Amino acid sequence: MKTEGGTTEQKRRAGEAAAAHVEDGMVVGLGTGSTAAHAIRALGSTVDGGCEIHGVATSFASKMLAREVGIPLRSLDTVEELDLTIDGADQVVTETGACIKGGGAAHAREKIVASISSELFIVADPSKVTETLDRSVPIEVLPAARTSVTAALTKHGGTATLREATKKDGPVVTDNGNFVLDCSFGAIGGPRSLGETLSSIPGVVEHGLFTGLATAVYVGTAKDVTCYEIDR
Ligand SMILES: O=C(CO)[C@H](O)[C@H](O)COP(=O)(O)O
Repeated sequence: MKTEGGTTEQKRRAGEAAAAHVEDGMVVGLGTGSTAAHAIRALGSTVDGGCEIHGVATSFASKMLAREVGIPLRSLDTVEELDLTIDGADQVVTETGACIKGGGAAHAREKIVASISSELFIVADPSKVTETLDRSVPIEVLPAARTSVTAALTKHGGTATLREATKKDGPVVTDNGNFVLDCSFGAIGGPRSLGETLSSIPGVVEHGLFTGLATAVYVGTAKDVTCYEIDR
């Protein structure tokens, strides 16, 4: 599992601090990635201790981990709303909670789950924190639209690259059967308006700019955790 940037300890502290807010009876969105995995493991311990929760996985990877640690699951296609989602980010602005997600190509389901959750806790290590989002934005596209979307992104000032798989020849294929374009725009001054532009391109399934969704950001350090509450 990807661990680039922060240390395991920083990620574990963030994940566990967020998971500590889960209460009996909650339906919880289970994010994807190495930091969210710490929260999923902590929730498994909570279930072991008698807490009755249900999880909704955002990817095949988080579903497998949730099963391994004994969290009862509900399928995303059966839920209307969730109490809380805990998920990681590739980059996050702690003041606003705006973030770039999709390093694990799971951002389409992650955004659906986040959008129907009363609370979204982003868990991160300090290497993810920034004042301005400037990483490449993952954009899930229908395979047939990869060329037309790439051209549209160029018109909007982006430089898009088709994400290649590392242990398979050819492109990464998402859990939804689509491709991912990683698109660099340089420093992103207005993530909300860029997100609206990306959503308007035919063939785009979902992009990794998350704005107006996070209610708190947990940043783990070697010794403790800082929680930034967001007024969304
Ligand atoms: O958005 C994601 C997956 O699509 C992940 O949450 C994001 O890539 C962060 O992962 P990690 O905690 O392993 O750094």
